[in-house]
Amino acid sequence: MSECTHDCSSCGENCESRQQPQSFLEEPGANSHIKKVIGVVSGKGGVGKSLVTAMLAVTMRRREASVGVLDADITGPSMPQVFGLHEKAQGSEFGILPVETKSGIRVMSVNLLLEQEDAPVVWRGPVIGNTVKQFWTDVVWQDVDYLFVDMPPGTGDVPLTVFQSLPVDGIVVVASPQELVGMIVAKAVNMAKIMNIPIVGIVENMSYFQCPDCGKKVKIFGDSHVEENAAKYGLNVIGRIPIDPSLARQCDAGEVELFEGDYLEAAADAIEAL
Ligand SMILES: Nc1ncnc2c1ncn2[C@@H]1O[C@H](COP(=O)(O)OP(=O)(O)OP(=O)(O)O)[C@@H](O)[C@H]1O
Repeated sequence: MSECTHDCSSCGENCESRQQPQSFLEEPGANSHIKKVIGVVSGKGGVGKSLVTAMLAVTMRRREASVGVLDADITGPSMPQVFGLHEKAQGSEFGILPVETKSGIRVMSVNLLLEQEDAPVVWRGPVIGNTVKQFWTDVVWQDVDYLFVDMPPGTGDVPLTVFQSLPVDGIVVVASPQELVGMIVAKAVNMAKIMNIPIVGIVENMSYFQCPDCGKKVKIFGDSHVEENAAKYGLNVIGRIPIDPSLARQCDAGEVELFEGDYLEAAADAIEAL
């Protein structure tokens, strides 16, 4: 064995002084106190991940918890829109202050910092990754029970940065019925497993449509066999949300806090049990 340089990254020896693999975890700001971090992920875009993030935040807030939402979907931020936030986030000597929704949910999103809401974010990957990290380190998340992180869809650079840099306690997987039968959601689930992040469960969105006249439930995308498919990954189904025009309307109007329905109560129980 050659003389020890104490650089374990370039040495294959399994000696006593071998150090633990380097941790990439970032520290939150001195004034931040966050009890649980919950990532919300999906295999692909447009399955309702942002809607579910917002509805989970509202459900926990209705249970009197103190809730924050970190919008890590930097190039497609939708949190300010669904909560109807149009003001800009302000800075303080302690860091950037999140913007509060009507019910007191604290939100940070790139759209709360841009001069113009419709300005595109034309940034390279590393800048986007650093922005997400700064939303963790430089934002004042004071006494937050649950911080929900709305991830960009898929298994790219930003989800990787979030999983490595934030102490994520659990992830919620959002999938549409078509997606559940395919491979895309499996990739998101397997990524979390590789990163050793516990999966709280799957929320199936757009499960069915309920006829407003006769009440019949129609499975527009066919039967997803959600339980069987979730069981394949060893996961629980913790919510099912129908296609509901009033949900879409409330999101467009920035009034997600007014949604009705108890679709996410089981998901909220599972999050509380973490
Ligand atoms: N269950 C539902 N009923 C009615 N409309 C829905 C439902 N789920 C999502 N939508 C609508 O579908 C659109 C896409 O939803 P959302 O933005 O939440 O998807 P997403 O997965 O976050 O997409 P992306 O990651 O690409 O931003 C929104 O306009 C939303 O209001």
